[in-house]
Amino acid sequence: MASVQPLEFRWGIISTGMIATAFVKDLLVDPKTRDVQDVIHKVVAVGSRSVQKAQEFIDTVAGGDKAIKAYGTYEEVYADKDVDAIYIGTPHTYHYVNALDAIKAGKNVLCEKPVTCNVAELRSLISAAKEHNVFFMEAVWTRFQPLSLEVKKIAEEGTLGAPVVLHADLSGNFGIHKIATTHRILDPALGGGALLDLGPYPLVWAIITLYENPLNKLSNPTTITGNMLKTPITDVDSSTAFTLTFSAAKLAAQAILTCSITLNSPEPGVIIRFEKGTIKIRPPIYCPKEFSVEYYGDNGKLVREEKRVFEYVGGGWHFQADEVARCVRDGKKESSLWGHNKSILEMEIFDEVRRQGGYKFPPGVEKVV
Ligand SMILES: NC(=O)C1=CN([C@@H]2O[C@H](COP(=O)(O)OP(=O)(O)OC[C@H]3O[C@@H](n4cnc5c(N)ncnc54)[C@H](OP(=O)(O)O)[C@@H]3O)[C@@H](O)[C@H]2O)C=CC1
Ligand SMILES: O=C1OC[C@@H](O)[C@H](O)[C@H]1O
Repeated sequence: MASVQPLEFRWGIISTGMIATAFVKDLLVDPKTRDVQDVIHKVVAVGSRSVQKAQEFIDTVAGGDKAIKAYGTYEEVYADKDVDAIYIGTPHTYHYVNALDAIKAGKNVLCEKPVTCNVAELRSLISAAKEHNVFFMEAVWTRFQPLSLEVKKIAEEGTLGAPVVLHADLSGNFGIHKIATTHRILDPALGGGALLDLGPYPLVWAIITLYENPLNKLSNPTTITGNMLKTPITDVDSSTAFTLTFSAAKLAAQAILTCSITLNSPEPGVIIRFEKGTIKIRPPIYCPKEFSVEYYGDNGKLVREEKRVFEYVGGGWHFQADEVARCVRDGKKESSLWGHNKSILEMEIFDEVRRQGGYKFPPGVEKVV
């Protein structure tokens, strides 16, 4: 049988920071190591606010490939005819403007989480993507990892019964008393604080296992509560706790979600309690490698426990890149795994938690309100 040539998918990278580095390193991992035969990724352009930084990034992160173009503005990457999709790795409060510029230039876009500052900005981006007929996705990488796909399968196959309560936490100690107040995790102008940076991860587990559960019929939570503990340093949230309640008439389940920039993550990071068992996922919950499933008998006692371990080459960001390449190849404008509806739900929840927690961006940060 003749082998089919893989699609060579060409990326333009916006920014040269921490996550752009991790993403590009993963793009360069041989897809065959994760059993992907139909796509390969190529970096063709890197845009930075400084052309020297773009070139240094190409030399040190992207393997020094002389064919990769270094640009000193983001706009030049959007305009590059050789680019199939733009990856945006700038701080949260720049996502809207960067993504809008890319979309207006007719480019497909993968944009880091949280996709925007608020749901109004997101709706505006989705309208623009529809108008310009381009693919648009938030980079919720956890949703595409093999462990997440397996947890979802087990959660829905029936043996465990319905999910009832989910606890999830992502925390990371950023040493907030030692870093500059201009660091993106502290600066309100960059969307600093725990909720916007870490909140997407406890939330993604609630979305995968509760919102997506067939019993829920893709209904939004009926109640959202949120509480924020603010740091006096810059008044952003150092810890946030939020809950979601899903309709008693459908799924009848709750999520209790927390995140903090002053602590390390707890063990396990996610606990999903079903009628007849429990799934426990070990941290880090953004790319977990291990989970266990406890099955209970009729008396509620443990009868069996299974552990699963996942391994792959790379950091785990490449799975979302494969999804983007395949969607664009197939003419899709959004992913069926992390589509626009899920980003909208996320931003609606964050807007509500910020409202209840009294978190406001400085004037002018939100471009659409
Ligand atoms: N998916 C994941 O696992 C992760 C996602 N993220 C997300 O990625 C985004 C960036 O985070 P991270 O990479 O840690 O941030 P960094 O500060 O390391 O990098 C951000 C980059 O954005 C560019 N930039 C543009 N405008 C500004 C500005 N005003 N201030 C600072 N940088 C600016 C810079 O690149 P240049 O100078 O080249 O233009 C900079 O290097 C965040 O939204 C975060 O939520 C972060 C970490 C992990
Ligand atoms: O997305 C992320 O995941 C890992 C965290 O350390 C980081 O701050 C965050 O942006």
